Amino acid sequence: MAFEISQDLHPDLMPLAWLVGRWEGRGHGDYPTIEKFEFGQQIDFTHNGKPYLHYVSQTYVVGEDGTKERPLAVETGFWRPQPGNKLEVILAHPTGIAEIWYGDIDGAKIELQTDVVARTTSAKEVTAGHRLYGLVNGELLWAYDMAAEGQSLQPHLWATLVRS
Ligand code: HEM
Repeated sequence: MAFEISQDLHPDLMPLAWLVGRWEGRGHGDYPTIEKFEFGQQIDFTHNGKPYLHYVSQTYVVGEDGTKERPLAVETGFWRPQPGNKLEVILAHPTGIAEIWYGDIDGAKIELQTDVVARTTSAKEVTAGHRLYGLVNGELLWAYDMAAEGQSLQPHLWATLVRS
């Protein structure tokens, strides 16, 4: 899913340069309305010389021998750094949800919150989200809190990935 025409990194992307590339790892999930679960995850951040990153996250069930057994959630979108280390993100989910996020880039730490969560009529009732991303000892740690199905904002996912 990478851009095919390789270009230099746009200067506006320098604050996000540490994210570019492929990351793979494992995560955990929880929510009051569901059973706890584990997942594998692959994240790709690619660029085409324009001032945004294309982001794709693919998750899957990991078998006991480490194989990718079946897909779980997928999401994709664009990360758009703005002056003053601000960040705009737009994300789309195949579950009928689209979001606009705003946040801050603080070195190797990014904090985002939803401004708008739009849903198709068949989508689950997701109303807000909060995300943290951080580079810690070369590992990409991220966590997602959500408000959904009448529950307050609280953890749904957390994961640790390494460059692959
Ligand atoms: C790493 C990505 C994700 C994984 C692996 C994941 C996994 C899961 C699993 C296994 C469930 C329980 C079974 C099910 O209902 O399908 C679930 C439920 C749910 N997830 Fe996620 N999820 C992910 C991302 C998201 C995101 C980004 C959102 C919101 C935009 C979201 C919203 C929900 C909702 C609303 C439920 C249902 C809660 C309920 O029915 O009460 N998930 N997720």
